[in-house]
Amino acid sequence: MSLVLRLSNVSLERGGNTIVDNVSWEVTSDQRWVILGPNGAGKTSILELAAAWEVPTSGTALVLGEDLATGDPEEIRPRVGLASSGMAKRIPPTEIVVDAVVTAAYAAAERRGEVYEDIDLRRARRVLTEWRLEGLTNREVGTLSEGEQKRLQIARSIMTDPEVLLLDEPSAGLDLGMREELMSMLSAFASSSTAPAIIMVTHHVEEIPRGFTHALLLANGRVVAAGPLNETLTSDNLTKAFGVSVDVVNNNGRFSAAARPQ
Ligand SMILES: Nc1ncnc2c1ncn2[C@@H]1O[C@H](COP(=O)(O)OP(=O)(O)OP(=O)(O)O)[C@@H](O)[C@H]1O
Repeated sequence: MSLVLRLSNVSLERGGNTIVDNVSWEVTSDQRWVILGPNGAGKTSILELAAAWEVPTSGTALVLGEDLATGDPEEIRPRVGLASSGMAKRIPPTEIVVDAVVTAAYAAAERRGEVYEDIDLRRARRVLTEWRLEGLTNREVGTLSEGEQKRLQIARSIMTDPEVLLLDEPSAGLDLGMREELMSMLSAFASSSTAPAIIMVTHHVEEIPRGFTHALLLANGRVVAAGPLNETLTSDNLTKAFGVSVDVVNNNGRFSAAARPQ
């Protein structure tokens, strides 16, 4: 087990606002974290720090042992897998599915006629099979359903065998069936001893797959609670984070939350 991320009193300011406020947090390679919090809490900003796309305004951030203030982000980023709608938008809709995965190995968003190594193409096909996209390898990305698009983003983000996988709202916009299919695949992946550390942002406790181990609750850029899932996802903590009185239920490792009756 090794240290993947260490934030020590990290703050991030943008446009005169403190959007991450004195956050201290550690993630090790065997942990699978969910980051929860209301809109604007700073979840994506923390993911951007972990992906070496941002540098703290103050405090110290170590990503895979590299200090973001002094390390070369170009060396850190290939070691981090990031699946987000922002990354998805960079891939042209006419890109072929297998190319959208293999280009990750070359830090590119689209294929421009390059010839790729067989070993990379084989890995891309293997990853596509793992994420149940093997029948779609020659389709254009723009023709995929929302659920298939989400799985493609994850397949692309693990193409490079990252040491940490960052998922920004992987279930957003999915119907119940698609969400549950993705949940079961993420569960299996998170439970594998060979998987990297995982940090997943979500708005909903219902979207936490089994196999996730820890939760970071944020509000207004600050940590409300952090630690093992069962200890952290309490009604009190969620009430504090979201500012509404909620009851949280744990159904054999899957959570649900609803407003407390007045
Ligand atoms: N470039 C910027 N300049 C000023 N404020 C910004 C900038 N980028 C983000 N913010 C603000 O920082 C806060 C945190 O944003 P962030 O996207 O990290 O939150 P979030 O928890 O991921 O939100 P959501 O759940 O809505 O996606 C928000 O209030 C946002 O408006």
